[in-house]
Formats: sequence, C-alpha cells, structure tokens
Amino acid sequence: MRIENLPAAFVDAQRVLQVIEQHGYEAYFVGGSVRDTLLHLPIHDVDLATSAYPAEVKQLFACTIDTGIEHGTVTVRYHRHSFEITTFRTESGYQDYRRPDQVTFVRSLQADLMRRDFTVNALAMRENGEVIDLFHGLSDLQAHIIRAVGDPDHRFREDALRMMRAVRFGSQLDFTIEPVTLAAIQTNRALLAKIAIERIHVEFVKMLLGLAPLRGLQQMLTTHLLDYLPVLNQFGKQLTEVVNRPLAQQLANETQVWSWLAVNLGWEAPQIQSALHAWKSSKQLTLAVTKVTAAVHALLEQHLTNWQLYQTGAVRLTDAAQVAVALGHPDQTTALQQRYQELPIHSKHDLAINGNQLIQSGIKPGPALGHLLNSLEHQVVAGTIANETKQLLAAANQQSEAKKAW
Ligand SMILES: Nc1ccn([C@@H]2O[C@H](COP(=O)(O)OP(=O)(O)OP(=O)(O)O)[C@@H](O)[C@H]2O)c(=O)n1
Repeated sequence: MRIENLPAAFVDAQRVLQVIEQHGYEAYFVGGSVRDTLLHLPIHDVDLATSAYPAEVKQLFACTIDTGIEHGTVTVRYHRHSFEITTFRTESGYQDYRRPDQVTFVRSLQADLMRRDFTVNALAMRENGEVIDLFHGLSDLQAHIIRAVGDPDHRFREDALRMMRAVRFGSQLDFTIEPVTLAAIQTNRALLAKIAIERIHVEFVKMLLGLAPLRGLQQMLTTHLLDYLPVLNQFGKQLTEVVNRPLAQQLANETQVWSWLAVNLGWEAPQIQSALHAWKSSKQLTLAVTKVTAAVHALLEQHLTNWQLYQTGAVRLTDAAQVAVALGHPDQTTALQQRYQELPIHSKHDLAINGNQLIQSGIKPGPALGHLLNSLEHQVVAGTIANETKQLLAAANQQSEAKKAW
C-alpha cells in the first residue's frame, strides 16, 4: 500500500532519503513515525534506516552529529530539523545498554526489521509513501494487535524492556496483546530484573497516560511483571482493587499519574517520597506529586484551605482537580482557579513588606525575623491582615514586642 500526502513532518526527511538513495544506498522511514502515520496520530520523531554505513552517511551531508556512531546512528541536521539515521543492523542479546560489540551492521532491510520488537513497529516506508510490510504489521495495525516479530521469547531475551513496551503500547493505542506474546511476557518476566529502573519508568508512565491504563495495570498483575516494579510490587492487593474501579478521565501528565496512584494506594508524603526515590524520579516531580496528592485529599474531604491553595499553586491545583475527576468526582477546576486568583498574594514576592524594611523599623535580624515574615505571609493569605506596608509594619512591630514581653 502507499500513503498519499505524507504529513508535513516528513517533508525534509523525504529530501534526506532522496540524497541517500541518489548515492546508491537504500533508505526508509522506520519505527513509530510509520506506525503513527498509518493510525493518523501525531508524529514525534522521524527515524530513518539505511544500508549506508555511518561513515558513508556522514559524507553525504554538511551537518552531522555522531549521536551513537558505534551503534550505527548518525544525526543529520537538515533545514533546521534533525533526523536519526541508523544503519541496518542486527543485535544479539543486548539487555540494558546497547553494547557495540553485539551490533552487526547488515545491508538488508529485512534483517533490520526482523530484530524489531512488534509487527506494528516493524513497518518501513519508502520516500514516496509506499509501505513495506514484511511481518504482517499492517493487518495487526488494522486489527489493533500488539504481536512480537517472530518468536516472542527471542524478542524479549534481546531486550526485556520490550515486555513493558508491549503493555505500554497496548494501553497507549488501546490495542490487544496477542495471546502468545502475552504468555511469553509471563514466562520471561524475571528478565525485567536486569533492566534499569529509568527505562522501566518511562514505559510505566506512558502506559498509565494511555487510553487503556487499567487494562495495562491488569496485565502487569496477571503476567506478574508487577513483581519487578519497585515499591508497587508490595501493593498487589490494592492495585487489584484499583483496576476494578473505573477511571473517569484519562490522566494528562506524569504528576497526575503518580498522584492518582498515591491517592489510590493511600500514600502520605513520606511514602510518596520513598516510592518516587526508588523510581529515580526528580526532586521536582516528587515535590509536585506530594503537593498535588495533599490537595486531592483536601479536595475530596472538602477542606482545602487558602493556605493550601496558595502553597499548591495554579498549575498543580489544576492537576489536583483533574485527578479528582479521574477518581470520579465533579470537576472543580474553574472554581479552584477562581479561588486561587482571588488570593491576596500568590508568592512571598507579592508581600508588601520584606526583611530589610522590618530591620529598618527596628526589628533585629535573625531567625525570629524569618518566622515573623512567614507569619505575616500566613496572615495575608488567610485574609486576617491586608497586604499593605503600613499595616504589615505595625503588625510586625506589635507581634515582635509581644514576643519580647512574653
Ligand atoms: N526495545 C526496543 C525499542 C525500540 N525498538 C524499535 O525501534 C523503534 C523506535 O523506538 P522508540 O523511538 O523507542 O519507539 P517508537 O516506536 O518510535 O514509539 P514512541 O516514540 O511512541 O515511544 C521502534 O518502533 C521499534 O521498531 C525495538 O525494536 N525494541
């Protein structure tokens, strides 16, 4: 089959393919961009595969970057776009990091496609939009099936992360995992123990952001992939209940994913922090999830204070409101944003007084001054004092005197 009118993302890449072909090599679009074009989904990166060796590719373009030359990948900069061009290759038994000594460059497209994970990811496309389908990827795409290319045991032994990827694509695309492939996940699950948590993390989050996240979680439970997921492996019983509760709305970002899990699993701040630490998450994400989860709890119990609104911030408030919706509660996004906008201040910088002004008014520098400023911030947010310099100065001096006398 041939795709007419390729999306705009392919235009410069088509020129790159033409250049390679004009020099006598084969070159194709491969991977996710072909799959997603056929599914009419947005395209992220356009990856190219070629029979030319990296050194040969480099000779053809003015601007190239050696992104992974030992694995056969050269990045070509063309009209301000970047394309990863990878020499056809086969790999044997790479587990976590692609080992150059296990990569063999080949001159055949078929050998390259054969070592790819799933049939829907093993499609190639010529510059003119003609699809090359050596492993029945098109019929699986039409039938919404995730199926390993060839023997699933081989594919999973080559890279155990593919077991997570199967579940991820199943949820992301709302596709069914073909039974033999699914059974092979259960058989090979222990191989996941060798995979770096950072890679598992990416797939797990994409899975929960997908169209069918509960089915994905259910598959992690039934195949026992879950046993190899840090911290969550201790929550099998609770997760069994989670998958039976409907998700009223798709989760929209990673903060929402972890907050939704935290609320479902009853995690408080210390548990969130240790779980996200085990999953090697950034401090920024951990802080966001801690705040959003606390806000969701307060929302559900209907006692979200102004101070909590203030501390959570506008973006995280929307995340909290959306997680509450996903949990089946009414949408409070607009009401919360309005309450937030009406707060007298939105950060410490908005306070009509600062430390220097307090010192000039006779208050001694030191930790007590910091406490005093925090207390003024609290009072302004709570609405018990106006955000007005004179009033704040008077209140500060009064509170500082009262402390001294005490
Ligand atoms: N463990 C892996 C990872 C990738 N691939 C192959 O490399 C391609 C590109 O991989 P990647 O960019 O990780 O995924 P995409 O399929 O492009 O999907 P997405 O960008 O949505 O993650 C895949 O389509 C697949 O053919 C594979 O066979 N095994």
